[in-house]
Amino acid sequence: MIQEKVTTSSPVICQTVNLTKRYRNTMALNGINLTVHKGDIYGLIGENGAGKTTLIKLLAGLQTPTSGTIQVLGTDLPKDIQRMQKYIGYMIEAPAVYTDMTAEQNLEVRRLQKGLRDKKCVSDILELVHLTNSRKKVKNYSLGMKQRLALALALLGNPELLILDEPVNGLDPSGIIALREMLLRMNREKNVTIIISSHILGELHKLATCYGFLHDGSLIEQVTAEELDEKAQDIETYFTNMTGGGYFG
Ligand SMILES: Nc1ncnc2c1ncn2[C@@H]1O[C@H](COP(=O)(O)OP(=O)(O)OP(=O)(O)O)[C@@H](O)[C@H]1O
Repeated sequence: MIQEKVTTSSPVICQTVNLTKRYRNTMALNGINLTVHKGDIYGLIGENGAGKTTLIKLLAGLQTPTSGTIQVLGTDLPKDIQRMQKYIGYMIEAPAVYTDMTAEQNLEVRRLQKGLRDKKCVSDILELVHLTNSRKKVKNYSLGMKQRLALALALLGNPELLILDEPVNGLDPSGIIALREMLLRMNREKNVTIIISSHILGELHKLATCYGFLHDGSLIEQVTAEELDEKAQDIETYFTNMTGGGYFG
């Protein structure tokens, strides 16, 4: 199928060429040509098993492709991931945290691991995710608080690229709104580029500046939010039509 080009004038921050990932007998990703520009909020959409998590893990340098190339911030992944780690923040599945510690203590451990000198970055991030006054240990956190801590860990060190796999999973409506506002603020105030996967298309629609539609391991279309608005009244109908009902059918 034809992949439509997303056209913006910002520099390319993330690009894959013919990216393929096979797990034994499963072709999880097949020839992905993805382009993300600086400042984009790139919504990755796909049905269960479409390949979103696999793609996101590859973009975060956590897996090795079967074939094809990945360039993030001008370097090759996963080869240069050590050097790039401080520029990429990710939240994929449940992060490793010390449940007997507070959020602040967990962030302090991560700050030291990342070699970040400025101690104040911990309090700044806690403020950003509204966990400043929590003396609770993480094991006593609500799901929403755990999600905010996971996001705080991903944001530590002000990454240029933030990669989030289904971050609204399990959040209640107010948690979803808080997360959305936080991501928009990061994007607008710090020009952080965000790649975000979600099943909740209506939610993605409130955030994304462009979309990649994954279906059966292929990126079937990339489109800007404006282009999508011109083409369809709503993203759910558009995606459902494009995949022959594959998403909701
Ligand atoms: N470690 C693995 N070993 C074998 N197969 C895998 C592995 N991880 C993923 N797969 C398979 O690769 C395909 C893509 O999976 P992936 O988790 O990337 O999809 P997804 O779009 O994130 O799905 P979901 O929305 O359900 O999380 C699926 O067929 C899945 O079963």
